[in-house]
Amino acid sequence: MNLWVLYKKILVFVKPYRYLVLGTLLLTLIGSLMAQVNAYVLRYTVDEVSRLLDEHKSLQEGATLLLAISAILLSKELIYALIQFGQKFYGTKLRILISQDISQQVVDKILTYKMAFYTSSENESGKLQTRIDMGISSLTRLVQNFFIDILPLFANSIMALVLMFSANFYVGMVSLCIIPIYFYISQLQAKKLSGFRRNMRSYRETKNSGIIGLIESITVIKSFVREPLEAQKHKEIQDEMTSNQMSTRKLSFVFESIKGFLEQIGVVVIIILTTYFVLNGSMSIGAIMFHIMLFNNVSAPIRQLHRIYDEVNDAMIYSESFFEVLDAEHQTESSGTYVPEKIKGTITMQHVDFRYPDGTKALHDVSLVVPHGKITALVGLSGAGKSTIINLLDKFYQPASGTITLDGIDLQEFDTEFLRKNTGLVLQKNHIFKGTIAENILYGNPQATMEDVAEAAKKAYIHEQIMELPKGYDAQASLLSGGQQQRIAIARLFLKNPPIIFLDEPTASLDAIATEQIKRSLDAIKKDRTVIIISHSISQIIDAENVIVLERGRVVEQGTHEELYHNKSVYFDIFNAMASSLNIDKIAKTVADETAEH
Ligand SMILES: Nc1ncnc2c1ncn2[C@@H]1O[C@H](COP(=O)(O)OP(=O)(O)OP(=O)(O)O)[C@@H](O)[C@H]1O
Repeated sequence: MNLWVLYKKILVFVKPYRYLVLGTLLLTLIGSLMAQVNAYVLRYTVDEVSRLLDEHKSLQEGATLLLAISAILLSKELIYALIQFGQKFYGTKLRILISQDISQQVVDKILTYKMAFYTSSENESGKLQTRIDMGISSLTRLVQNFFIDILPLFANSIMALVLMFSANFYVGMVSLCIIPIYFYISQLQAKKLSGFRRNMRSYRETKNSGIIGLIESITVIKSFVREPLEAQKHKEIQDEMTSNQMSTRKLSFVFESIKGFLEQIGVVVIIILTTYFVLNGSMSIGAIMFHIMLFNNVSAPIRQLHRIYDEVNDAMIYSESFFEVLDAEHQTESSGTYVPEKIKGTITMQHVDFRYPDGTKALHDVSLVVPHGKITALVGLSGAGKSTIINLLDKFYQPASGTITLDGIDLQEFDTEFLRKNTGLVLQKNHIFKGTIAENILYGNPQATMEDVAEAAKKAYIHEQIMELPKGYDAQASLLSGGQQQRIAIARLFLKNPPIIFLDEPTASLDAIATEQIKRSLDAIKKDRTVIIISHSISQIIDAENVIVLERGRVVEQGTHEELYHNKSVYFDIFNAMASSLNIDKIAKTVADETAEH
């Protein structure tokens, strides 16, 4: 991304605040005029003092002069402080508002993106967060740089240069000649240092994530007695970081010295030149101070140039991947317009092929029928494509070929929002949001009343347990056990009350007691709805009225449990494996012995 493109992109965010920008610029202009006052006052003071000395005037007259000058300088400082306050305040306000707008816009935007955007490798595990964070911080830093730091400094610089030229052409020329040399050195400094700075950042990230990893893995580290190894890993990063830091500092000091030396050369040349003009009578002695102060006003901002170069470079690098996220129009989810009055819930798939964006072929020529108002179980070994089918039915992804219909209408024609409002999804590990139990259940229908929430919780068999908590529905949901959280998710679904429900291994991560409790809430929610359940639990599969068996992305069998079992094919093998893993003989024997004893 080049500077012009970046400028145009930032301008879109700055435009709503153009009056704020204009106000800040005006204050900047006044501030830069005020900054030159000292040079004038000092020249006047030196000239007046030397006149008083030449004319052998009394101390009394000198005191009057001193008083007048002090009054001017103090009033100027007061006004200058007010202007600086205004300029910093409005500049910062601008930065904060723009940062807020950028953050909001990117969140609004990514929420409209397809599932593929979130699961793509370049956005995985925190990478997306880093891209967004880095983009926002470098862009807002650029706005801050421009309106708070750079602009006033450069306004001062240009103003001082103009005054120098108006005082004397040759003096102005000396200052002007120094500027390109400064530019060149600053650019060199920024170039040399940018690599170091980037390395520093990555070292810092590695160090931080290393410590987080250490805390997370402490049990394993201790049980394997790997503390020395972990300490050594950390030391290696630390050593690299230290040497990088030292090189950065060394290089900075070298450049700072070169720039300081160059500035002093400028000062010396100006003193010599001005003294020459003073001696030949074309300037007053006060001009020496005047010119040195103005020269200082010209060179001070330019001393900051390398930082500005660096930050602009950073902004160009980070904003590139940031704008890739913000402008990824092709990632926006598509939606049809079809909104039926009522959904019955018959689903069909015909010759559906599907490949994940990373190329994994997950479904091959899948054809199936899910009858409405019934429970359909998807059965298959791990990786068979069961969850993928649910992903397609929720329109999280689109099939590569073939058609999926709901009540005879192509799923693509459905309004996506409407479709999702009419389907419910319970996953193996349900998401519990930060907040209270009531808030978590209300997520299913924010308009619902507390009575509705309690009713839903009752249906999910969790109401009584909630009431036993000291804070009841106002307790933090994250404090609940896994089984209780799962029932909160089911209560959320009751509140949403969709006609179609997908259950993706809803009890897989739970213990036997929790599974039994959840089975009751699931049995309640399954009534009179189209339900697709993925489960490795024999009891849940047996309950289904329709079973679809998948193997490596293909449908291999479809029918009732009894039909498929008698087929003695894939389902027969899976079912027998599940049954034998339960050790049914021994369970039956234990139960029989217990019954005989009584
Ligand atoms: N987001 C994804 N990106 C790429 N490949 C994926 C993705 N999700 C699943 N897959 C792949 O698609 C295939 C089918 O996966 P799927 O999750 O549908 O299987 P499953 O039958 O639900 O398995 P399990 O019982 O283990 O959950 C697998 O090969 C899997 O690795």
